[in-house]
Amino acid sequence: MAEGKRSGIPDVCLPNPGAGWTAEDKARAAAEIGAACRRGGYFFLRHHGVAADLLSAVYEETRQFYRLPVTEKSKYNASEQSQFLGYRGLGREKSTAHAGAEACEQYRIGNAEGALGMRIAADFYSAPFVNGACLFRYMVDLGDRVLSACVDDLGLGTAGLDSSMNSPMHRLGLNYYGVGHGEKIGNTVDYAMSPHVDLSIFTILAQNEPGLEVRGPEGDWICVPPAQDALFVFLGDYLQRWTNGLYVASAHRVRQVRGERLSIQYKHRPGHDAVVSPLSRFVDEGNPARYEPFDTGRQYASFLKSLLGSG
Ligand SMILES: O=C(O)CCC(=O)C(=O)O
Ligand SMILES: [Fe+2]
Repeated sequence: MAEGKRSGIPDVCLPNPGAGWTAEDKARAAAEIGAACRRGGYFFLRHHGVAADLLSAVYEETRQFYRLPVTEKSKYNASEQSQFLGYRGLGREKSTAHAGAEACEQYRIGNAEGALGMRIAADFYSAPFVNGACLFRYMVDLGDRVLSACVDDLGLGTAGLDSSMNSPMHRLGLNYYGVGHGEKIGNTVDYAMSPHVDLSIFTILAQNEPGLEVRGPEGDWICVPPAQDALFVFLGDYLQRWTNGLYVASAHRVRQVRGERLSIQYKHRPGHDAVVSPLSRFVDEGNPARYEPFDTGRQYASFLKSLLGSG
């Protein structure tokens, strides 16, 4: 595993796309990913197989969407009925760290549990993001490969975490950070998105400008540089919970921006019915369960409702 030259962030190469995964390749990637997941919970992923052209097209589509008048964007407003797919306007999402809101506009596409309220199809919310929907499918595939590497590293066997992955609620987020967004909504903090841990298995992120920071193993904030040919992967709450803290969730935040910034974040998530708690192989008398079970369907939805209202 190489270390990113500027930042000390681990660099993991997947076997070359198209070449297939030999058992040896898979074991090497699993060991490198596992080492990064135990240390800070983040790494750059190279040879990920997601075309640079597709990422560029998604950035462009995202730019176009956020240029629309608010009346247009609001047609896709996220709500409890949309399972929080869709648009979150500036100031809509409350901060978990201060009395204000997150200083960005956001959009989510992804899977729904059955039909949405008002019988709207989940596809309605993907309509402004044709390339985004295509990227989503590639990310699901990539996410499955990364999770399979984690399962191998953890020695969870062939069934792995499959029982938690029925009808998975994966999400693709498209965020827009504008200059002065924080002041516009009355924030006085020097970050645009508050420090938090994602409610996901892991998140795979691309950014067109710097801004993302992760908390390093020594507790310092580390700037994550945008990378041309790598995606940035960081662990969410669920792998930390399943492994009883052997893998560490990565706290992260976004600095105030000096220019327009876009981020694309794909969150690999379990099925709606999954309840995530420490797996028995990571718990014993000397190492009791450190985390309560978390219902990734209902508890997650009520957490989102507390941040976004019901819509
Ligand atoms: O925009 C970013 O870089 C990070 C966004 C984020 O942390 C999130 O949406 O959970
Ligand atoms: Fe996040």
